[in-house]
Amino acid sequence: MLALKDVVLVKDNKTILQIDDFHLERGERLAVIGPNGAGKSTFLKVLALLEPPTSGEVFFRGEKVTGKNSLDFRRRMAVVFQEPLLLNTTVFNNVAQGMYFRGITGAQRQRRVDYWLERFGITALRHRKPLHLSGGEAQRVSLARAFVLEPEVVFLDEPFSALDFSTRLELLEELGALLANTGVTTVFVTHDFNEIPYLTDKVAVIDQGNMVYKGGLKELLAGEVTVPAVQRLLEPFKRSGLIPG
Ligand SMILES: Nc1ncnc2c1ncn2[C@@H]1O[C@H](COP(=O)(O)OP(=O)(O)OP(=O)(O)O)[C@@H](O)[C@H]1O
Repeated sequence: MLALKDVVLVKDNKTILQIDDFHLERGERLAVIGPNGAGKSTFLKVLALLEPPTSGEVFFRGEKVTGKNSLDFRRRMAVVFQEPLLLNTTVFNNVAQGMYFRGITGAQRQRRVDYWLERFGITALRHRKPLHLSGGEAQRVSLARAFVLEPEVVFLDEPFSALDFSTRLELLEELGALLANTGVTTVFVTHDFNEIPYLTDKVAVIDQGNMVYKGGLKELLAGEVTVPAVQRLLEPFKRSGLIPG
């Protein structure tokens, strides 16, 4: 579905991402974890075609991404960020927003928005403005806004880290069921190992701009990965008893 080949991203004369070879299969759900500043968000932005690399190539469904086709491809993806970034208009309009750009109008638009409002349990909020939403409600709107586009790939950049524990858990459970159900290809950036099993059993670790592991979560938590950067990342979780080990 997506691939990176010899991708390098340089900012302020510093290499912040260097990925030689990466493949994301259709229907794959991959969590991405790593320390602060490791390059997780940058990796997500490059994959979501929001940020072109300084050098190297990005492929979408086997086709090389160029200046010409990137907007087309980008419209087949959706991104949910930690901050919901809602417009100062109703919940309905916020969810409907992306469809204007994709030329989906009239009854079809109405039907799709109604469906996703219902699916995320926010139908009753359809006339509300973002200012009058809780953090969890706002993130539900943000998720509905992404899924209403029926994207081929969904990118989630720490979507729940600003939410309280029970709201986070509730959304993780709902989203996990939804992703399993739709089979949509997903990239999920998180700081917390404990969030991963709700959405997937596959994980990539990014450290200092490099992908140092991509594989099973189970193997990683079982201590089978001997890469020092992975061990460093796991250590505080294990020490505090947040993961077994
Ligand atoms: N526009 C920019 N200009 C210069 N450096 C940048 C820019 N954006 C990001 N960086 C640097 O790139 C590195 C990777 O940042 P990135 O936000 O991708 O990390 P991250 O793993 O998502 O971090 P966090 O977990 O804290 O959100 C950091 O050192 C950051 O300071």
